[in-house]
Amino acid sequence: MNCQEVVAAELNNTSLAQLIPKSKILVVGAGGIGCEILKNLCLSGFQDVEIIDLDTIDVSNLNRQFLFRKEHVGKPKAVVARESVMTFTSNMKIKAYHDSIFNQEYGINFFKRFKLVLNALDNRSARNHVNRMCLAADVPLVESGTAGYSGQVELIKKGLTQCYECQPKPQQRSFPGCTIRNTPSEPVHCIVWAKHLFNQLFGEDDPDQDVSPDTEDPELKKDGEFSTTHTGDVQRKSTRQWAEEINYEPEKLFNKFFKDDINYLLSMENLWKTRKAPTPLSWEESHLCVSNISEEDISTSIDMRILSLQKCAEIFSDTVTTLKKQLVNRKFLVWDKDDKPAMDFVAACANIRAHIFSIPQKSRFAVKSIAGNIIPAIATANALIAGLVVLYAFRVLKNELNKCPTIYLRQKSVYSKVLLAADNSLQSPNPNCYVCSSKPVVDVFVNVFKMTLNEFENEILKNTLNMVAPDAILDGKGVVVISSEEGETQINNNKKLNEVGIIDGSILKVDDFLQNYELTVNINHYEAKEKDDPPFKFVANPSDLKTKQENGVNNGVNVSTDSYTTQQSSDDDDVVTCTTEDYDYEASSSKRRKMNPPEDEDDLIIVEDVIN
Ligand SMILES: Nc1ncnc2c1ncn2[C@@H]1O[C@H](COP(=O)(O)OP(=O)(O)OP(=O)(O)O)[C@@H](O)[C@H]1O
Ligand SMILES: [Zn+2]
Repeated sequence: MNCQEVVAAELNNTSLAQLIPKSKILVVGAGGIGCEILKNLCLSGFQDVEIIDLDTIDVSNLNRQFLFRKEHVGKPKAVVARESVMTFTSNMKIKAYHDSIFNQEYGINFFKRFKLVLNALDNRSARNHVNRMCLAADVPLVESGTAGYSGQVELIKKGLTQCYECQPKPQQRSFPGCTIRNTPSEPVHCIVWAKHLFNQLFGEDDPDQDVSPDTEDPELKKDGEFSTTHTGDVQRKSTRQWAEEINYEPEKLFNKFFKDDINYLLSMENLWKTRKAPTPLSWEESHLCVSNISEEDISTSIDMRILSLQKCAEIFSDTVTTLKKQLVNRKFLVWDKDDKPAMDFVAACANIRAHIFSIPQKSRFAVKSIAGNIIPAIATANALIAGLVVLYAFRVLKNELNKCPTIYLRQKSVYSKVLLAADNSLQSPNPNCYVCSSKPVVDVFVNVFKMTLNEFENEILKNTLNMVAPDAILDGKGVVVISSEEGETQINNNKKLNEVGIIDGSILKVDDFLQNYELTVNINHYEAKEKDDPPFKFVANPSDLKTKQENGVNNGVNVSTDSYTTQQSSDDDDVVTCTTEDYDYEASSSKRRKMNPPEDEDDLIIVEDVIN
């Protein structure tokens, strides 16, 4: 018997009840899923738990993050989550950290102290980082996420399963509040804002959907403090209350949202140092902007046209009047993309805002498809997923890792039921993964005459390849071109890559000490030709450089790589883009199983023996 088998036998002989109290668990994130996980751990007898979260409690968290109450708003999530759980247990030790998991204090030795790590995060970069830390420390990680009624739980264990970065992920589709309220840069940011505006004026009150300038934007911090000129949100009175007081007069509403609030944003000078400042638009000005673009092109249907600002302002005024009338005898309206005035209002507002921020405008048709895809958080989905996370924690403790294939929660579109399904087996690591393979390599395509070393470090190594504190050495020459030691290579910051010897064909050995991660970066000179070409590209798998037929990336993965690319725009980052339809296909092809309408009345359909 080898060492592993001895341990396995040992564990199998020990009952779960004995393992639970002595296993030290780390929970990363104390939001929707994190609160549920913490409660589940407590109720199943865990006694040694640490929880970390960087955030403080917001009013908008209260509807689903049940460990938090009104009086906790503004306090650290991790600390309050601990306090709340401690009120219903006496024999549990919980240590809370109000901090970011990226902090250098949480290095490999910190991670090694745990039997198991449970992720309950909401963004990809933190997930990538914890993934790398758990690989480096060789601690199993249960990764989870939800987006609306969809969700997913997966086990990540070095050498045994895929890591979080083994497969490419679609573009991230959730946006920080300050991007929506202060610094939109894409049409979708304006569309989200317009939907929030609809809800503020006509929908159910939701503090999460504030549309006024956000004075707590981290970018406004000077030396770690907010400047004293901006305190709290611009408007303490609710938007709804104010709109009612002015009897929804379109001109006044227009001037507030598109002129006064924008002027206020302009006063937050920090925001506009590195980006183009918005241009306020008054009601009168909007009427002077006669047809600028294709509105006159009557050969296209009105749905497909980009409307002039004047037309948008007209629609704004008409829809406000109609929607106001609909509010009579009703407490609030529910936004529906198929409701004409509601959709017209959102399309008009999104395009006016886009114009103000110099963002391309969109046709009503395009706005409708984007607006229809924005996903709210659902408390029951979080609860279900957190239950499965803790179930997987049990299996990991019992060393039944093979019983932890990835589980998917999906809403069945046709019957409106929720469906739980699992992969047939564990998915083995991608041998070409640029994170967990034994010799990770990426090909980076970049203009070596234009990109500076500073940009290379921030945009490629940190933002794209998710390193925290990289050091880079030019292979063959042994020259350190980027150092994580402050000041050591500062002199290179504004130099172009070619000026320090990084040219087409160069090889960089990049090392992140914190993540215990080494990566070989092959440099390829590339020049963006079209306006929309990305400034740089990277290919993680050298075989991707070959033709599609030659490409064998999938290596037995149930969710095909194609589904990652074809559904980019519709799914949230929190769940892998595998839809119920994908699963139907997978299930029916491998097991000849057909999804029939369920005969019982259960809302949850469990497809395979997911929880046995
Ligand atoms: N780097 C990080 N370190 C520690 N905690 C993090 C980090 N990044 C995100 N988190 C935490 O992960 C949690 C994720 O929870 P959740 O998805 O419910 O997000 P939320 O912001 O509370 O709610 P929502 O996004 O749904 O409005 C948040 O509390 C967030 O603060
Ligand atoms: Zn991997």
